[in-house]
Amino acid sequence: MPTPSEGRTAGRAPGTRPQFALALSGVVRRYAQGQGALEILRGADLGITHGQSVALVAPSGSGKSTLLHIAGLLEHSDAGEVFIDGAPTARLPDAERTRIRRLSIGFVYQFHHLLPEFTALENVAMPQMIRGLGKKEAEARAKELLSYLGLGARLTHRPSELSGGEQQRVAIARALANAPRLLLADEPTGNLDPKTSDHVFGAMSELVRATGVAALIATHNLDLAARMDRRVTLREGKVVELA
Ligand SMILES: Nc1ncnc2c1ncn2[C@@H]1O[C@H](COP(=O)(O)OP(=O)(O)OP(=O)(O)O)[C@@H](O)[C@H]1O
Repeated sequence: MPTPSEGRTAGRAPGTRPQFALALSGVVRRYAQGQGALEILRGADLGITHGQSVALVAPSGSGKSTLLHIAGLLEHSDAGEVFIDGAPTARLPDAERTRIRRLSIGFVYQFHHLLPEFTALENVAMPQMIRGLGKKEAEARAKELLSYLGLGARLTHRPSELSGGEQQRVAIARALANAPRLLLADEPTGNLDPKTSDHVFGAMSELVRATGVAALIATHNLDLAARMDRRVTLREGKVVELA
């Protein structure tokens, strides 16, 4: 389990890499419920090393999305710390959290959220251009990622001209376009039929391995989870390792 001291950048020898791409330490999250509070996360700890893929398999309502939102700096925890690449983030100003999120974290959701007016290539190139990369370079990387995911012949298709599985593969390419250190995916294949889901998950796993990104992927599918390096669940608000 990571401890705050393991995640801290201070005291790290110059040039050494922190052990964890993502570390959660004592994360608490509660929601108001009537007069009281519903405590969803009750001191969750989790460490994911660079290049490691972890499946989060837990019942509906147990807090998977909440955990992913906190890990992705989209939401604040009520207590505890989130270390991205060794750096604590809880007390950073919002602008800095946004910067880290843009630079270091890629997201894939159950529904792809692609821009409908743009082609597959443009959807993947855009986040890179927003980061300041030239159009030519951004499109070259987009083409490489999409080709790796078997979409080399679909570059100029708009989302409505792609199948559900293809749309989701474009979303995966987009999430990895800026070469993040961490990929967070919330039921990335939950909206697909079993065969397509299997195919898309396989393609995503291969790309995760090829890029060396650390990945935390929430899924209900145990067969898909078995392909990850580790499996964890949420029990009474804490992260518990599965066999
Ligand atoms: N903004 C909120 N306000 C109040 N309660 C919330 C809020 N967000 C989530 N919850 C509650 O927290 C619990 C965990 O929600 P979360 O979406 O993290 O679960 P989940 O494990 O991702 O579920 P599923 O697999 O169904 O998507 C749920 O009981 C939910 O009702």
